[in-house]
Amino acid sequence: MGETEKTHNDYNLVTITEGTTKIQFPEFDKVSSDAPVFYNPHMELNRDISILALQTFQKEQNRPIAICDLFGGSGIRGIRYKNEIDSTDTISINDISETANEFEKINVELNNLQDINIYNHEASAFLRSHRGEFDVIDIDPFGTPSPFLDAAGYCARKNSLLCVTATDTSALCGTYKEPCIRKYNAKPYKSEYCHETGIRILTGYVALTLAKYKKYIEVKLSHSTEHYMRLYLEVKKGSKATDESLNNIGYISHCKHCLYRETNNGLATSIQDTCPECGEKLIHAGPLWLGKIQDEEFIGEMIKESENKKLNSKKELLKLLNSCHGEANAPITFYDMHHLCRVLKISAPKLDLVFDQLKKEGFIAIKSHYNPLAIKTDAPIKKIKSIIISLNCS
Ligand SMILES: C[S@@+](CC[C@H](N)C(=O)[O-])C[C@H]1O[C@@H](n2cnc3c(N)ncnc32)[C@H](O)[C@@H]1O
Ligand SMILES: [Zn+2]
Repeated sequence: MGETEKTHNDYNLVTITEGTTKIQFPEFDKVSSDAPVFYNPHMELNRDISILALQTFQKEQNRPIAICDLFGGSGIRGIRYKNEIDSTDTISINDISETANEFEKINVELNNLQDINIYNHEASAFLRSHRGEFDVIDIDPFGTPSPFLDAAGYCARKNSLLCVTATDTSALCGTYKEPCIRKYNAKPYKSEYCHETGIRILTGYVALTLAKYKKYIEVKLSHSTEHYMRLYLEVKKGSKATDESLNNIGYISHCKHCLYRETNNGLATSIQDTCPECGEKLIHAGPLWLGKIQDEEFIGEMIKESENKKLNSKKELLKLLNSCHGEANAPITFYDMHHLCRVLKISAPKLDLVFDQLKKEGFIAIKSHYNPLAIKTDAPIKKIKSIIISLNCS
């Protein structure tokens, strides 16, 4: 005889509150995909940001939005979306696990909600059988979203919002090259700005996947936080506009010796292999997205929207959103102050002084959410180094 199926009565239950929503799930020792139902408290910030992004998108669309929470787990996303976002239509929560489905139903009842449907399907199969039904598709899987993006590309409606989480950051950041090539068909490299490269590889892969279906993306918000990356993309339609949008695909080239870097647009473009500054070999990452990865106006609206919501992570969330807002028009990649100083073999001057001097000399100088020591600037590497050296001597 096989094992007897467990029901919720067989577990010690834990109840938590995020936003204004209560969620119950079986107690677990550590956050893991082996838990009977997955709940990760470290993702609360991610979910809080999602509430603001979806509400902002709903207000832009000015109609009730139908939402698909494709990997429901405890149901926390879909249930929070129904409970905490104004003007939602039906919410569809899907999960391949029946135990997850059981808790999703319990949690819908716990919050006295209507108009939420629970489904038990493989994610891509579910999307394909509900093509064009959703205004928002939220992809929050274990690890890589890559296997589900083709179905999302096929099924996403015109002017819909596609939200994508990736937790396989070691692949996207280039710690391991082969998994990135396998999953994202792109070559990464490890550098001080590899989290930005990772976001751009993921975005580029989504753009190329959607292009098959004459769909293209506009990035509303992207961030790399702790162990994951998250994208909010508006999906648009049209073959000509898709062709034009693919001009945003290209490569970043980097010199490890002197920290020179450059970008080249185009899928099959010719790229120099030698650093024009020092003559060492350049390494290349891509294909990846060289277009905008933050939308100033959208993020500005999200920041305003935060005043209307009860969110536990508000302080941290506002710090992150304000930083992303500031990065909207920043140059691609950044310099890490300590890394620069290690290459120069000098001690680091005060970061603010470097920012002041760059601005005084007419260059852009912007901080970044990726790293507290980041400098996003259009100043050439020689100029940045000479500023640091002169500040170090003064
Ligand atoms: C990372 S968890 C989801 C977490 C949830 N969105 C949250 O915010 O707490 C991933 C979920 O996807 C489910 N899952 C895994 N593979 C799947 C597949 N191919 N199709 C549908 N669901 C799947 C798992 O059972 C698990 O509950
Ligand atoms: Zn060089």
